[in-house]
Amino acid sequence: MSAPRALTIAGSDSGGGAGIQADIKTFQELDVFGMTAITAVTVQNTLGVQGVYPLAAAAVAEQIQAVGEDLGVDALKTGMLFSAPIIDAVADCIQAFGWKNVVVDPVMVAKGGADLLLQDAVDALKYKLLPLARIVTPNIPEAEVLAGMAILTLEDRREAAVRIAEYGARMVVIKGGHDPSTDQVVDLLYDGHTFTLLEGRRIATKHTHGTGCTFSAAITAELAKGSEVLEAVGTGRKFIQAAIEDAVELGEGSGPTNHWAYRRRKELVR
Ligand SMILES: Nc1ncnc2c1ncn2[C@@H]1O[C@H](COP(=O)(O)OP(=O)(O)OP(=O)(O)O)[C@@H](O)[C@H]1O
Ligand SMILES: Cc1ncc(COP(=O)(O)O)c(N)n1
Repeated sequence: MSAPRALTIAGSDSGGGAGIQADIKTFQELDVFGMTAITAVTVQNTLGVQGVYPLAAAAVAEQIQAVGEDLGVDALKTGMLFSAPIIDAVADCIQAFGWKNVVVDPVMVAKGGADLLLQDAVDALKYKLLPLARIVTPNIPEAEVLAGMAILTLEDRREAAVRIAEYGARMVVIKGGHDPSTDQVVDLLYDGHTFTLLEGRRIATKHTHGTGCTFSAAITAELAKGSEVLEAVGTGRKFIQAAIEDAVELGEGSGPTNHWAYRRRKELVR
Protein backbone atom coordinates (compact mmCIF):
# COMPACT_ATOMS: atom_id res chain seq x y z
CA MET A 1 0.00 0.00 0.00
CA SER A 2 1.35 3.45 -0.82
CA ALA A 3 0.25 6.66 0.86
CA PRO A 4 0.33 10.36 0.06
CA ARG A 5 3.29 11.93 1.86
CA ALA A 6 3.57 15.39 3.41
CA LEU A 7 6.55 17.04 5.08
CA THR A 8 6.37 19.89 7.59
CA ILE A 9 9.41 22.09 8.20
CA ALA A 10 8.55 23.96 11.39
CA GLY A 11 9.13 24.46 15.10
CA SER A 12 8.15 22.02 17.83
CA ASP A 13 5.40 23.22 20.23
CA SER A 14 5.66 21.24 23.47
CA GLY A 15 2.01 22.13 24.16
CA GLY A 16 0.92 20.19 21.06
CA GLY A 17 -1.45 22.82 19.64
CA ALA A 18 0.71 24.54 17.02
CA GLY A 19 3.88 23.91 15.01
CA ILE A 20 5.10 20.44 14.06
CA GLN A 21 2.63 18.75 16.41
CA ALA A 22 -0.45 20.46 14.91
CA ASP A 23 0.84 19.66 11.45
CA ILE A 24 1.38 15.93 11.82
CA LYS A 25 -1.90 15.51 13.71
CA THR A 26 -3.66 17.23 10.81
CA PHE A 27 -1.84 15.16 8.18
CA GLN A 28 -2.85 11.98 10.02
CA GLU A 29 -6.50 13.05 10.30
CA LEU A 30 -6.59 13.60 6.53
CA ASP A 31 -5.07 10.18 5.72
CA VAL A 32 -1.66 11.54 4.74
CA PHE A 33 1.67 10.16 5.98
CA GLY A 34 3.38 12.97 7.94
CA MET A 35 7.12 13.64 8.14
CA THR A 36 9.01 16.38 9.93
CA ALA A 37 12.08 18.59 9.77
CA ILE A 38 12.33 20.48 13.06
CA THR A 39 13.76 24.02 12.90
CA ALA A 40 13.57 24.90 16.60
CA VAL A 41 12.37 23.45 19.86
CA THR A 42 10.04 25.83 21.70
CA VAL A 43 9.14 25.59 25.36
CA GLN A 44 5.46 26.38 25.13
CA ASN A 45 2.02 25.83 26.61
CA THR A 46 -1.34 27.59 26.31
CA LEU A 47 0.02 30.51 28.37
CA GLY A 48 2.75 31.34 25.84
CA VAL A 49 6.28 30.67 24.65
CA GLN A 50 8.82 30.38 27.47
CA GLY A 51 11.89 29.40 25.44
CA VAL A 52 13.17 29.06 21.87
CA TYR A 53 16.07 26.74 21.00
CA PRO A 54 16.83 26.92 17.26
CA LEU A 55 18.68 24.14 15.48
CA ALA A 56 21.68 24.71 13.21
CA ALA A 57 20.68 25.31 9.58
CA ALA A 58 22.70 22.20 8.59
CA ALA A 59 20.61 20.04 10.94
CA VAL A 60 17.42 21.30 9.26
CA ALA A 61 18.82 20.65 5.78
CA GLU A 62 19.95 17.13 6.73
CA GLN A 63 16.48 16.21 8.02
CA ILE A 64 14.91 17.39 4.76
CA GLN A 65 17.49 15.54 2.67
CA ALA A 66 17.05 12.30 4.64
CA VAL A 67 13.29 12.38 4.07
CA GLY A 68 13.49 13.48 0.45
CA GLU A 69 16.10 10.92 -0.58
CA ASP A 70 14.31 7.96 0.97
CA LEU A 71 10.58 8.37 1.66
CA GLY A 72 9.71 11.06 -0.91
CA VAL A 73 7.48 14.12 -0.56
CA ASP A 74 4.21 14.85 -2.39
CA ALA A 75 3.66 18.22 -0.68
CA LEU A 76 5.37 20.23 2.04
CA LYS A 77 4.67 23.17 4.28
CA THR A 78 6.90 25.55 6.17
CA GLY A 79 5.99 27.11 9.50
CA MET A 80 8.32 28.68 12.08
CA LEU A 81 11.70 29.02 10.33
CA PHE A 82 13.27 31.46 12.82
CA SER A 83 16.44 32.67 11.02
CA ALA A 84 17.80 33.65 7.60
CA PRO A 85 20.35 30.79 7.50
CA ILE A 86 17.52 28.26 8.12
CA ILE A 87 15.37 29.86 5.40
CA ASP A 88 18.30 29.77 2.96
CA ALA A 89 18.90 26.08 3.72
CA VAL A 90 15.21 25.21 3.32
CA ALA A 91 14.94 27.10 0.02
CA ASP A 92 18.09 25.38 -1.30
CA CYS A 93 16.65 21.94 -0.45
CA ILE A 94 13.27 22.70 -2.07
CA GLN A 95 15.05 23.79 -5.24
CA ALA A 96 17.45 20.82 -5.24
CA PHE A 97 14.54 18.33 -5.02
CA GLY A 98 12.41 20.35 -7.45
CA TRP A 99 9.38 20.24 -5.13
CA LYS A 100 6.42 22.26 -6.40
CA ASN A 101 3.62 21.61 -3.88
CA VAL A 102 5.04 24.11 -1.39
CA VAL A 103 2.82 25.84 1.20
CA VAL A 104 4.53 28.69 3.06
CA ASP A 105 2.90 29.73 6.34
CA PRO A 106 5.04 32.80 7.10
CA VAL A 107 4.98 32.43 10.89
CA MET A 108 6.44 35.54 12.57
CA VAL A 109 5.00 36.10 16.04
CA ALA A 110 3.17 33.71 18.40
CA LYS A 111 -0.32 34.72 19.62
CA GLY A 112 1.25 35.57 23.01
CA GLY A 113 3.76 37.96 21.36
CA ALA A 114 6.98 35.87 21.23
CA ASP A 115 9.15 36.30 18.13
CA LEU A 116 9.24 33.11 16.04
CA LEU A 117 11.10 34.79 13.16
CA LEU A 118 14.08 37.11 13.61
CA GLN A 119 13.50 40.56 12.09
CA ASP A 120 16.53 40.24 9.81
CA ALA A 121 15.08 37.05 8.31
CA VAL A 122 12.09 38.75 6.64
CA ASP A 123 14.04 39.53 3.46
CA ALA A 124 15.13 35.88 3.12
CA LEU A 125 11.48 34.87 3.45
CA LYS A 126 10.41 37.34 0.77
CA TYR A 127 13.18 36.82 -1.75
CA LYS A 128 14.23 33.17 -1.29
CA LEU A 129 11.12 31.30 -0.13
CA LEU A 130 8.12 33.14 -1.60
CA PRO A 131 9.28 32.55 -5.21
CA LEU A 132 9.08 28.80 -4.48
CA ALA A 133 5.60 28.90 -2.92
CA ARG A 134 2.53 27.43 -4.56
CA ILE A 135 0.54 28.99 -1.71
CA VAL A 136 1.49 31.51 0.99
CA THR A 137 -0.89 31.93 3.95
CA PRO A 138 -0.12 35.09 5.98
CA ASN A 139 -2.41 36.33 8.73
CA ILE A 140 -3.12 40.07 8.65
CA PRO A 141 -0.08 41.22 10.72
CA GLU A 142 2.21 38.97 8.63
CA ALA A 143 0.69 40.32 5.40
CA GLU A 144 1.38 43.86 6.64
CA VAL A 145 5.07 43.00 7.08
CA LEU A 146 5.38 41.19 3.73
CA ALA A 147 3.49 43.88 1.78
CA GLY A 148 5.01 46.82 3.68
CA MET A 149 1.64 48.50 4.33
CA ALA A 150 -1.06 48.80 6.96
CA ILE A 151 -4.19 46.68 6.43
CA LEU A 152 -7.40 48.18 7.80
CA THR A 153 -9.98 47.25 5.16
CA LEU A 154 -10.72 44.43 2.73
CA GLU A 155 -9.55 46.74 -0.05
CA ASP A 156 -6.19 47.09 1.75
CA ARG A 157 -6.03 43.31 1.91
CA ARG A 158 -6.54 43.07 -1.84
CA GLU A 159 -3.69 45.54 -2.38
CA ALA A 160 -1.45 43.62 0.04
CA ALA A 161 -2.21 40.33 -1.74
CA VAL A 162 -1.17 41.84 -5.08
CA ARG A 163 2.09 43.09 -3.55
CA ILE A 164 2.85 39.71 -1.95
CA ALA A 165 2.12 37.87 -5.21
CA GLU A 166 4.84 39.98 -6.82
CA TYR A 167 7.45 38.03 -4.84
CA GLY A 168 6.45 34.96 -6.84
CA ALA A 169 3.94 33.02 -4.72
CA ARG A 170 1.30 31.64 -7.10
CA MET A 171 -1.62 31.84 -4.62
CA VAL A 172 -1.83 34.30 -1.72
CA VAL A 173 -4.31 33.58 1.09
CA ILE A 174 -4.61 36.45 3.60
CA LYS A 175 -6.47 34.95 6.55
CA GLY A 176 -9.10 36.90 8.42
CA GLY A 177 -8.76 35.57 11.96
CA HIS A 178 -7.20 38.86 13.11
CA ASP A 179 -10.02 41.07 11.80
CA PRO A 180 -12.70 41.00 14.51
CA SER A 181 -14.78 43.74 12.83
CA THR A 182 -17.48 41.33 11.58
CA ASP A 183 -19.18 38.18 12.84
CA GLN A 184 -17.88 36.36 9.75
CA VAL A 185 -14.24 35.35 9.26
CA VAL A 186 -13.22 36.11 5.69
CA ASP A 187 -10.12 34.60 4.09
CA LEU A 188 -9.04 36.41 0.92
CA LEU A 189 -7.50 34.38 -1.93
CA TYR A 190 -5.57 35.88 -4.86
CA ASP A 191 -4.13 33.81 -7.71
CA GLY A 192 -2.53 36.62 -9.68
CA HIS A 193 -5.76 37.34 -11.60
CA THR A 194 -8.83 36.75 -9.45
CA PHE A 195 -9.85 37.44 -5.86
CA THR A 196 -11.98 34.86 -4.03
CA LEU A 197 -13.49 35.26 -0.56
CA LEU A 198 -14.00 32.24 1.68
CA GLU A 199 -16.30 33.06 4.57
CA GLY A 200 -17.21 31.22 7.75
CA ARG A 201 -18.98 31.95 11.01
CA ARG A 202 -16.63 33.65 13.49
CA ILE A 203 -16.53 31.59 16.67
CA ALA A 204 -16.23 33.60 19.88
CA THR A 205 -13.47 31.69 21.65
CA LYS A 206 -10.01 32.15 23.16
CA HIS A 207 -9.01 28.66 22.01
CA THR A 208 -7.33 29.58 18.73
CA HIS A 209 -3.77 28.46 19.45
CA GLY A 210 -2.29 27.00 16.27
CA THR A 211 -5.18 27.85 13.91
CA GLY A 212 -2.84 29.03 11.15
CA CYS A 213 -0.59 25.96 11.46
CA THR A 214 -3.57 23.62 11.34
CA PHE A 215 -5.17 25.41 8.37
CA SER A 216 -1.97 25.36 6.28
CA ALA A 217 -1.30 21.72 7.23
CA ALA A 218 -4.77 20.72 6.01
CA ILE A 219 -4.13 22.52 2.70
CA THR A 220 -0.77 20.70 2.40
CA ALA A 221 -2.39 17.32 3.08
CA GLU A 222 -4.98 17.92 0.36
CA LEU A 223 -2.29 18.96 -2.14
CA ALA A 224 -0.37 15.77 -1.27
CA LYS A 225 -3.50 13.81 -2.23
CA GLY A 226 -3.64 15.59 -5.59
CA SER A 227 -6.29 18.26 -4.99
CA GLU A 228 -6.22 21.52 -6.90
CA VAL A 229 -5.35 24.64 -4.92
CA LEU A 230 -8.88 26.08 -4.51
CA GLU A 231 -10.28 22.72 -3.45
CA ALA A 232 -7.41 22.25 -0.96
CA VAL A 233 -7.97 25.69 0.59
CA GLY A 234 -11.72 24.97 0.83
CA THR A 235 -11.06 21.75 2.75
CA GLY A 236 -8.57 23.64 4.94
CA ARG A 237 -11.34 26.10 5.89
CA LYS A 238 -13.78 23.29 6.76
CA PHE A 239 -11.09 21.50 8.79
CA ILE A 240 -10.18 24.59 10.84
CA GLN A 241 -13.81 25.65 11.32
CA ALA A 242 -14.63 22.26 12.87
CA ALA A 243 -11.40 22.27 14.90
CA ILE A 244 -12.21 25.69 16.43
CA GLU A 245 -15.92 24.96 16.98
CA ASP A 246 -15.16 21.73 18.88
CA ALA A 247 -12.01 22.99 20.68
CA VAL A 248 -10.76 20.71 23.44
CA GLU A 249 -10.48 23.50 26.08
CA LEU A 250 -7.20 22.44 27.67
CA GLY A 251 -4.86 24.67 29.70
CA GLU A 252 -5.33 28.02 31.41
CA GLY A 253 -4.59 30.23 28.40
CA SER A 254 -5.32 30.21 24.67
CA GLY A 255 -6.02 26.51 24.17
CA PRO A 256 -5.47 24.24 21.17
CA THR A 257 -8.02 23.43 18.48
CA ASN A 258 -9.48 19.96 18.04
CA HIS A 259 -7.64 18.12 15.30
CA TRP A 260 -10.03 15.17 15.22
CA ALA A 261 -13.27 17.23 14.96
CA TYR A 262 -13.41 17.21 11.14
CA ARG A 263 -13.01 13.41 10.95
CA ARG A 264 -15.54 12.81 13.76
CA ARG A 265 -18.14 14.94 11.97
CA LYS A 266 -17.62 13.05 8.71
CA GLU A 267 -18.02 9.75 10.55
CA LEU A 268 -21.30 10.96 12.11
CA VAL A 269 -22.70 11.89 8.68
CA ARG A 270 -22.04 8.39 7.30
N1 LIG B 1 -12.60 32.86 15.71
C1 LIG B 1 -12.55 32.18 14.54
N2 LIG B 1 -13.66 31.60 14.04
C2 LIG B 1 -13.64 30.92 12.86
N3 LIG B 1 -12.52 30.80 12.12
C3 LIG B 1 -11.39 31.38 12.55
C4 LIG B 1 -11.34 32.09 13.78
N4 LIG B 1 -10.06 32.55 13.98
C5 LIG B 1 -9.36 32.13 12.92
N5 LIG B 1 -10.15 31.43 12.05
C6 LIG B 1 -9.72 30.80 10.80
O1 LIG B 1 -8.55 30.05 11.10
C7 LIG B 1 -7.61 30.14 10.03
C8 LIG B 1 -6.33 30.76 10.58
O2 LIG B 1 -6.52 32.14 10.69
P1 LIG B 1 -5.71 33.12 11.65
O3 LIG B 1 -5.87 34.48 11.10
O4 LIG B 1 -6.12 32.86 13.06
O5 LIG B 1 -4.23 32.58 11.43
P2 LIG B 1 -2.95 32.75 12.33
O6 LIG B 1 -3.00 34.02 13.10
O7 LIG B 1 -1.80 32.55 11.43
O8 LIG B 1 -3.05 31.54 13.31
P3 LIG B 1 -1.94 31.08 14.39
O9 LIG B 1 -0.93 32.15 14.47
O10 LIG B 1 -2.75 30.86 15.63
O11 LIG B 1 -1.37 29.79 13.94
C9 LIG B 1 -8.28 30.99 8.94
O12 LIG B 1 -8.90 30.16 7.99
C10 LIG B 1 -9.30 31.80 9.73
O13 LIG B 1 -10.38 32.21 8.92
C1 LIG C 1 6.28 26.24 17.06
C2 LIG C 1 5.20 27.22 16.78
N1 LIG C 1 4.82 27.47 15.50
C3 LIG C 1 3.82 28.35 15.24
C4 LIG C 1 3.16 29.00 16.26
C5 LIG C 1 2.07 30.00 15.92
O1 LIG C 1 0.85 29.72 16.54
P1 LIG C 1 0.08 30.82 17.45
O2 LIG C 1 0.09 32.12 16.69
O3 LIG C 1 -1.29 30.27 17.63
O4 LIG C 1 0.84 30.97 18.75
C6 LIG C 1 3.58 28.72 17.57
N2 LIG C 1 3.00 29.31 18.64
N3 LIG C 1 4.59 27.83 17.80
